[in-house]
Amino acid sequence: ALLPGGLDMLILNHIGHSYFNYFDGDVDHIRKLLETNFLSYVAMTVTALPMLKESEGNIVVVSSVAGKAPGPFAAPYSATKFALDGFFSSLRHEFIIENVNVSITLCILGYIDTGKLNATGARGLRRVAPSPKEECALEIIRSGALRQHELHYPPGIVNGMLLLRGLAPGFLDTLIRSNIVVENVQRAPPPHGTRVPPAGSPGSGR
Ligand SMILES: NC(=O)C1=CN([C@@H]2O[C@H](COP(=O)(O)OP(=O)(O)OC[C@H]3O[C@@H](n4cnc5c(N)ncnc54)[C@H](OP(=O)(O)O)[C@@H]3O)[C@@H](O)[C@H]2O)C=CC1
Ligand SMILES: CC(C)CCC[C@@H](C)[C@H]1CC[C@H]2[C@@H]3C(=O)C=C4C[C@@H](O)CC[C@]4(C)[C@H]3CC[C@]12C
Repeated sequence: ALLPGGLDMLILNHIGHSYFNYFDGDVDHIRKLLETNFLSYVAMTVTALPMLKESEGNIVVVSSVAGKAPGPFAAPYSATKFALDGFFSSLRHEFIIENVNVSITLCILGYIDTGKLNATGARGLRRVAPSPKEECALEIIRSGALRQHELHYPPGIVNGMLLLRGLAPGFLDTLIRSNIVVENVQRAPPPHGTRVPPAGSPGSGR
């Protein structure tokens, strides 16, 4: 049944927790992350579509540069973000072919100042200035309302990366790796609930 007030915009933004480290071989983590980061987006789109057709509304999918040009230590996350591009960019074609007037906006975000990256243990990132979350949120809503196919935010860094990826992909990969301090990434993170060795102890990677 349709909601009485209707629905104008569906913003798909949530993500499950992942790690910033070498892929640890945990296939079940990938399966669960795909469920949270990808399949739930598809399910919510299917459920909301009748209402969005009614309002000629907008679908906004929040992704990352890791969903266009992956860096190391984010294999599970990157896989879920690439899946979003494949699915929603294909679906957009179908909407245009069938004259379904529901827009799809894929947001390619760089590093945003949410304080989450440190919490995830991404100490390996060299100082890349984070962009403000308030401006980011406004750009996400605006790009959806303007029915743009993609949002690149911050524009300078993201457009630069995507342009370089087209012209010289090998050079972009080198540039991405040079922005990561491999020494600060500890191999084999302990399982959940296990204590992390204190900073300064052998192998703690400081
Ligand atoms: N921060 C950044 O630098 C970047 C972020 N992005 C993208 O921006 C978006 C937002 O990221 P950010 O705010 O940093 O992420 P956070 O990890 O801070 O927030 C994720 C949110 O998703 C919610 N969530 C997790 N699991 C579920 C679930 N199963 N059902 C419903 N809600 C759930 C969490 O709720 P709760 O806390 O209650 O669990 C939390 O509010 C993501 O799509 C991310 O990929 C892209 C590039 C860079
Ligand atoms: C070269 C630089 C200019 C830009 C490189 C930036 C790269 C390395 C940045 C940009 C987006 C970042 C990822 C992100 O979006 C969110 C998460 C989710 C979290 O659960 C685990 C960490 C992870 C994967 C971040 C890892 C680092 C990423 C790939």
